[in-house]
Amino acid sequence: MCGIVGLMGNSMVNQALYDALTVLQHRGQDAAGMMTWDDGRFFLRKSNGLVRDVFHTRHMKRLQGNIGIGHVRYPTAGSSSEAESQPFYVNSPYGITLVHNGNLTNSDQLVKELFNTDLRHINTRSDSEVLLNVFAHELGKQGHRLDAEDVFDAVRRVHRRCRGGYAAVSIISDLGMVAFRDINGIRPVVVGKRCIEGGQPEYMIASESVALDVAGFELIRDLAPGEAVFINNDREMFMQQCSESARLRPCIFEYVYLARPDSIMDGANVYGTRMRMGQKLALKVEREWPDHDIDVVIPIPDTSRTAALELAQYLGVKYREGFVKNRYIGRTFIMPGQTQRKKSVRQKLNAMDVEFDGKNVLLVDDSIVRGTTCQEIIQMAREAGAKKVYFASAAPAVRYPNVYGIDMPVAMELIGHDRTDEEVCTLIGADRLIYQDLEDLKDACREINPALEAFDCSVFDGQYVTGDIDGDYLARLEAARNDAARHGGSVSSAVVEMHNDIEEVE
Ligand SMILES: O=P(O)(O)OC[C@H]1O[C@H](OP(=O)(O)OP(=O)(O)O)[C@H](O)[C@@H]1O
Ligand SMILES: NC(=O)CC[C@H](N)C(=O)O
Ligand SMILES: [Mg+2]
Repeated sequence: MCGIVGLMGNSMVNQALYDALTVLQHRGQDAAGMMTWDDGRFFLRKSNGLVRDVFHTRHMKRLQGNIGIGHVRYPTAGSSSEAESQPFYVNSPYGITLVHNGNLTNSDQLVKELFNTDLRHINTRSDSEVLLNVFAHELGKQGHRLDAEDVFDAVRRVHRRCRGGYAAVSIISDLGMVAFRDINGIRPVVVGKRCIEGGQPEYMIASESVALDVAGFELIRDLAPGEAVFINNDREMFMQQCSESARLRPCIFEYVYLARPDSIMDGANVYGTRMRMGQKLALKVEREWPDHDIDVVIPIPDTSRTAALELAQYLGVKYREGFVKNRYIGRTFIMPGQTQRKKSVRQKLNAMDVEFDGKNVLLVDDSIVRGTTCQEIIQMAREAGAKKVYFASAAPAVRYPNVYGIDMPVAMELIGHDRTDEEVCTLIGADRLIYQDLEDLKDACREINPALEAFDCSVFDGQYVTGDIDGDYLARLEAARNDAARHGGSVSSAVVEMHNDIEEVE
């Protein structure tokens, strides 16, 4: 779940892209990058780190042009190396740059095809470089003087070749900007427009609508699954469905945790869906535990707050912010490596004894994935004097790996995998554990937008909507991406800057 953005403006886009990336920072904390296009040339800056650390004034000054794309990365393929941060670039045909959110599930096969048949070379282990090369190759088949139809034809063939989850934005040199979304619409992408008097319309494409909000763009709509949008350099916009097999199966975990609450995703405001999750969880507590003895409901900041507040209100129990969050620590779950994740829970959250001492507390989180957070938090609640510590999760038990762009590739690292709820409860040290039911989670989203008929719920039910995931695939993924395999090797620091010979500014 990286964050992607593309902007076609009337003036320099570097600052607006920077602002959009900071708003999308919650989708990726490992690396950030930006590529702009001006007068026949691309300008690139990408590196590991948060947006504020990657772009300094000297980089911003070099990122010239009225067209650009940006990325915040949370790696789900390859390594965390700077060389695999995005945007990626290929020089043929025309010069194309691309940012990608998601994960291809047939990347290995495509690498072989690209080399043996398309005569293209992939130099990293990033699936995003693969996606760019497939797109470039298909675009190259269209010949000279491309128009919107040619771009859509190329995207049509990308959909035929690529499997998995992908939302991508790309600039084609001298032609314009294109964005496309996988045929299940697993990963999100929205299109927005801004009209300034006397100027051409400006367009922004982004993972989440909050990025449009901060820049004053009006949401046009989400791209439909399989659909592509193309905006030429005269700022004419074209949209076309590029697949006959498209159907909407968005990742339900976006609503649970990944997205910001103030985003509207596939027609459902995320905040509303999280409120509904809290309501439904309250009904489950009442149903299964009518004589509960909960004194106070306490959220685990940040993401669970919305659901926890509603749950408390529906139960008629006090809601108290018993944990204070250190605002300078990022999201724990998307940090690479279990040691770092574990350490940060204590650095990030501190319990206030007054809310725990002598009380039966119900701690609420949006989800339990590896169990890192809840194990620490329950212990902290006890240390703060809680009598009983109950735990509720606004999502069902996460039992299966994700293969579409969330970094949970290894079943054994998931605390809910192959364990009953009682076993998880004992392992995390809670006095009682309540998980949301999957149907209730789906309903929580559908009540906000009834058009959301089906979802990718693979982490909860093990059903992979692309239909190409089997035991062998998961075993290979596990071997390549388990914590030990990923953090054993050294991360090379490569030179990734593009040669931009304009005046260097200090
Ligand atoms: O069971 P785990 O493996 O610990 O994962 C689940 C936890 O991770 C996330 O929090 P995170 O700190 O990433 O972000 P937040 O501040 O948005 O809640 C999520 O909200 C849960 O609290
Ligand atoms: N989280 C994502 O969307 C990751 C995109 C891509 N698979 C990468 O690893 O860079
Ligand atoms: Mg959390």
